[in-house]
Amino acid sequence: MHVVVNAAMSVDGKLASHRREQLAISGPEDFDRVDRIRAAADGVMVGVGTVLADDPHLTLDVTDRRVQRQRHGRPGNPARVVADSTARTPPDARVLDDEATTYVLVADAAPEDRRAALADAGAEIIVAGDDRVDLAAGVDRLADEGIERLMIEGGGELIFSAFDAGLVDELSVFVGSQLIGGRDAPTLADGDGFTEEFPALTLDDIERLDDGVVLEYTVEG
Ligand SMILES: NC(=O)c1ccc[n+]([C@@H]2O[C@H](COP(=O)([O-])OP(=O)(O)OC[C@H]3O[C@@H](n4cnc5c(N)ncnc54)[C@H](O)[C@@H]3O)[C@@H](O)[C@H]2O)c1
Ligand SMILES: Nc1nc(=O)c(N)c(NC[C@H](O)[C@H](O)[C@H](O)COP(=O)(O)O)[nH]1
Repeated sequence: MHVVVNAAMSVDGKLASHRREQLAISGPEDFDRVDRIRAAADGVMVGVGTVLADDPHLTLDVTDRRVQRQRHGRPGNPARVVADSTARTPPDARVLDDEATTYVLVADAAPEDRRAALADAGAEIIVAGDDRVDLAAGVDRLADEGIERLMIEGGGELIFSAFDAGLVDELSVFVGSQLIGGRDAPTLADGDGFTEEFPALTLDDIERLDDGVVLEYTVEG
């Protein structure tokens, strides 16, 4: 499984304000770049925090010829994946509409009734982990479903866990010309933070886009 993390952050590393409201850090050129990464992926993953904050759709305009070319003949949208230990995804969330297959990764501890409500809403439920989603196990199950290339779009808790589990192969980050501030605002990598061993990043490319810059890294482990 090849895992690509992409996010947009302010110059001070924030993914959103401390109110966690949807904030356009990217401009149109960067959103086009996000769509290209989605198009190259078999699956697009977010954490349930992002679903609750932004209600994202995580799809592409698959009627667009350019998008179809980027999909290299794979029909339809990439699958959507939500990491959601306790099955908090609202059954009417936009990620559960019928425009793509949606996997919800839950932990064993997720209440049965909420799992059932999500399955009724069309979600494919994957159980991985006891109290919290075990991302490595979840990603293995997604590979069994034919997902070979996974894009992780955030937020900061999920991105940290993906690095912590050693799952990330590539990181691309758009740095917008904004300063958001706030000690409680989500950042590119939240979680508990690393203390001794830090992921090794190699800077591969820098590109000026919109009113900001895209940084692309290979993750060496
Ligand atoms: N600028 C961007 O590119 C961008 C992208 C995505 C989200 N965001 C912003 O990020 C914020 C949401 O981020 P967040 O960090 O609160 O939530 P998140 O999206 O990272 O989701 C975290 C939640 O996912 C669940 N989860 C299940 N298994 C997990 C695991 N193994 N590791 C970590 N989490 C796991 C937990 O319930 C956890 O609370 C929102 O404000 C959103 O607007 C910004
Ligand atoms: N790349 C990016 N730039 C931003 O400025 C921003 N605010 C997000 N935020 C991530 C957002 O929460 C979602 O993950 C999708 O970007 C929305 O997806 P849809 O358009 O609904 O498919 N992502």
